Amino acid sequence: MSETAASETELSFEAGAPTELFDVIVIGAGSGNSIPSPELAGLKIAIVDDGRWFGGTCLNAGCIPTKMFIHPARLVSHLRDAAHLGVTGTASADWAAVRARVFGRIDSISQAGEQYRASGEPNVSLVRERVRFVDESTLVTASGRRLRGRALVIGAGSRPRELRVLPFGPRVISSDDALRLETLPERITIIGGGVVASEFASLYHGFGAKVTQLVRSTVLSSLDADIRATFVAQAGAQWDIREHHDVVDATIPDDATSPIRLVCNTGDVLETDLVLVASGRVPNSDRLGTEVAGFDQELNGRLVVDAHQRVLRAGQALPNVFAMGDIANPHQLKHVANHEARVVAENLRRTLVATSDNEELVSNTLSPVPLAVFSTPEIASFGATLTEARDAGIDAVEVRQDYGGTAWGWALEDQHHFAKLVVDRVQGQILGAHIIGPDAAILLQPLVQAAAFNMPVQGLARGQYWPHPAATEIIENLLLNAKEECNA
Ligand SMILES: Cc1cc2nc3c(=O)[nH]c(=O)nc-3n(C[C@H](O)[C@H](O)[C@H](O)COP(=O)(O)OP(=O)(O)OC[C@H]3O[C@@H](n4cnc5c(N)ncnc54)[C@H](O)[C@@H]3O)c2cc1C
Ligand SMILES: NC(=O)c1ccc[n+]([C@@H]2O[C@H](COP(=O)([O-])OP(=O)(O)OC[C@H]3O[C@@H](n4cnc5c(N)ncnc54)[C@H](O)[C@@H]3O)[C@@H](O)[C@H]2O)c1
Repeated sequence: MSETAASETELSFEAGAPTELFDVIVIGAGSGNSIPSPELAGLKIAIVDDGRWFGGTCLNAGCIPTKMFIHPARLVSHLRDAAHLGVTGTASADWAAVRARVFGRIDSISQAGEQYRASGEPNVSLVRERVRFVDESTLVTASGRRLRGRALVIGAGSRPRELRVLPFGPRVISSDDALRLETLPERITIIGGGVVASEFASLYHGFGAKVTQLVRSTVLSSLDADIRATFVAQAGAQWDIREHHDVVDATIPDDATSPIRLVCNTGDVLETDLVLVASGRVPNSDRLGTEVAGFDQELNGRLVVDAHQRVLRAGQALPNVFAMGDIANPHQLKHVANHEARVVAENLRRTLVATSDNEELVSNTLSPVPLAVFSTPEIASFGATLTEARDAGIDAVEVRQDYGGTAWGWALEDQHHFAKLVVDRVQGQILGAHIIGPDAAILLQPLVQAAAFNMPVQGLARGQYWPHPAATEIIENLLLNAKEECNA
């Protein structure tokens, strides 16, 4: 499968600007930044990124900094709510101090990463510009450079969706700016009921802001109904959640001392100091002009790829064009983007470096995809709900274990949180798992593992030790409950 490498000095002159040739052009330095690997060291690689920060969303405005803020926010919230444990006292989180600590760390990692990419490896060039497609293998940068790759990797991610009634500006922000605020306003209104909205509502509440969450439909609408109901009850006791509220009109004075006025479809009128719009993320295929290259895409702009992460055109996989991450996956999650980057890097090696023709491309076969919502309460989930499994014609059963029914739950004095498992009654296979409560993301992992390795529930609980009285006994009991149902 190996092809001839691009020469270091080769330039192909066409009408207009000379075309710079590369073996691989990677668009997007988020997950794309991990594509250059020792196995690809013989290839001439360009990494192209026009981002405000180097390193993509997760590092600079997503997964990592949000959790670095959520941890102190939770410490405060837990202490506020600890009277039932006999713990009283006050605590507060200092926004400016946390912000300085978080970005003192993040920004220096981002800057060091950029410097390394710009000058750290002889085979890698960094192009800090926006690019657009000219054809399936050629890109033009904002300043007019033409770049051609023998192979292309599209990892251009997604961006926050803007609402017509609430265009972004100094007082209507997206998650890109939500952690970089100089000071936290007294009142914040968050638009959306998804993961970003729910995590930021919890975060700002922990820091002491008065939060209102306006949700057009229902909060976390793709999740299990019991999980959602518990979340709304628990979160609603902390901040103001209004489901079925759509903003139909907004007055946003330039003067920050005058309140923003939001009018909802319900007739509710709200005054607030700042609005965070968290209404989903749009794949960046339009910024790249991928339609010029004729790539297949969904109506929402998501590129269509095959199991080897190759982009399709008219239903056929293009041999040397790969896509990964938010631009190509309905699961806009970093662990998914990271795995796809590993698949792409290996397939680039097999396509451009391997000397044997026997090396088939690797496929992306990982499942299920877990999701964790790091709000308070925390949620973690994968796979089908009971309704979805039964709708798919499976003889499915659901079991539940309350935190409060275990020794760890006694330590927490827990009365609200639980784990649910959806199982194929005949085979014992795990079809879905849904947890709400402290450390839900950690508790989910043994179930992800069992499902990923096709381990039936029979034997899982009693075939191993579970440290007593750790929170994992919630999962041990859940599996015992499932085994009972499967034996019935
Ligand atoms: C607030 C928030 C919290 C999140 N928390 C989590 C979490 O806890 N766990 C989790 O799994 N996921 C989380 N995510 C999702 C996760 O951040 C994304 O799934 C992941 O970062 C996507 O990676 P990517 O490589 O596809 O894109 P990105 O990291 O966004 O990288 C794409 C890059 O391409 C560049 N680019 C785009 N268009 C062009 C162009 N035309 N020319 C040049 N460059 C271009 C962009 O500037 C950007 O740097 C969160 C997201 C947000 C917004
Ligand atoms: N912990 C995590 O893993 C984590 C954290 C944050 C974000 N993410 C990822 O980032 C992605 C984006 O998150 P998100 O919360 O922005 O999107 P989302 O798709 O989860 O939620 C979007 C929300 O906006 C609402 N909405 C859509 N259009 C609207 C409109 N016109 N007016 C009002 N509301 C509208 C939807 O009803 C929904 O509640 C998610 O897919 C998620 O996977 C993951």
